[in-house]
Amino acid sequence: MAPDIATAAANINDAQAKASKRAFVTFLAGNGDYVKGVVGLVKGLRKVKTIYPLVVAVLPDVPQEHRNILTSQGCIVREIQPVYPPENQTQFAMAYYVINYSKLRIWAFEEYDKMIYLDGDIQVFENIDHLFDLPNDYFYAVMDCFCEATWGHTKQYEIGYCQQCPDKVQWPTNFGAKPPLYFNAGFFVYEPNMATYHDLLQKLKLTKPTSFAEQDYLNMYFKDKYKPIPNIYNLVLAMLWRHPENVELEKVKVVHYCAAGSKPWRYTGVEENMEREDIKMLVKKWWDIYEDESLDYKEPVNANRLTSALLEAPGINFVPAPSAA
Ligand SMILES: O=c1ccn([C@@H]2O[C@H](COP(=O)(O)OP(=O)(O)O[C@H]3O[C@H](CO)[C@H](O)[C@H](O)[C@H]3O)[C@@H](O)[C@H]2O)c(=O)[nH]1
Ligand SMILES: O[C@H]1[C@H](O)[C@@H](O)[C@H](O)[C@@H](O)[C@H]1O
Repeated sequence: MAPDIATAAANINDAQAKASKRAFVTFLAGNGDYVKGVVGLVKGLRKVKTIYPLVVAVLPDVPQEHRNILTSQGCIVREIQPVYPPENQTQFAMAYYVINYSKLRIWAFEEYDKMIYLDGDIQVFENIDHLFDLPNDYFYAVMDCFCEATWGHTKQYEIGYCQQCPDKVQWPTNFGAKPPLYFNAGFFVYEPNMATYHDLLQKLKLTKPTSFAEQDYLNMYFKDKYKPIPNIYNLVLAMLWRHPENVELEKVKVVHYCAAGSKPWRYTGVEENMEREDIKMLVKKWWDIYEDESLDYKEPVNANRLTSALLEAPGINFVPAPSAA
């Protein structure tokens, strides 16, 4: 039997209430050019017609001018305070990544039930709203690759072991237990929650910082909740030359420009692998979105404002509607 109008209206209200508690979220630090990445990202999300907003968690050092650019592009700007590992331990983490511990603040955005975090150097080429419907209580992310020189400090890199091809080089038994699955923290689906937030910050105080900063920490913290999702949701570019057999480029929905030299707004093509045709194509696709003015944010037309603008417009005479009585 067809639902009556009241049931249909209630369903719409439920769906709207649920949608209002979901959002994408990214992170922005400093006064450099990462703001371009975030502008590209919000335009990309608009192009794929997401129904969810993009929240930008900004550190205090993001200048007002950059915040204005983001607001004018339809982003919700939220200031967060930096998170540092304990002072005497900062030296152990890769200096460049230390600031990324601040990402932990996004667990405090509890006005949202569910969020998808994306780095500012990510682009979304197809709608991924369905990921918000994944079952709760897990941490969803894409498995990383250990083959680039940034992994040079690890045992994995030393012996050529990568979880993307675990049978190629076996994990030696004398190295102890095989490392658990490891995700790239540039993209993940999670549920903000104050209890988790406080626990994350509390345990961080007792945890020695490591090279990949919050990425290593989140991997440890969510070890038992982690569920890998296909790499079409976060294509780490090095996969193209390290594990081409695991990549179906035409199916990829989300690209992460994290390989050295691949950030589109800094791209020169001179670094290793950057001359590849697939890289050039993906960099161009990013620029096409960034430069597309039709994707700039347009304020939704407010019905009241529209009516008063029309009433005030010269030469328009409204005839009062006749009373029904
Ligand atoms: O000056 C900066 C540096 C970083 N960021 C933000 O922090 C994110 C992560 O930084 P990178 O893109 O430089 O990092 P990578 O992609 O190379 O690093 C990977 O490892 C990092 C370890 O800290 C993080 O986990 C990151 O999410 C993961 O993709 C950026 O996308 C951006 O959103 C800024 O806003 N300004
Ligand atoms: O998780 C890491 C990180 O994103 C690095 O920045 C990148 O260089 C590596 O390739 C990746 O494995």
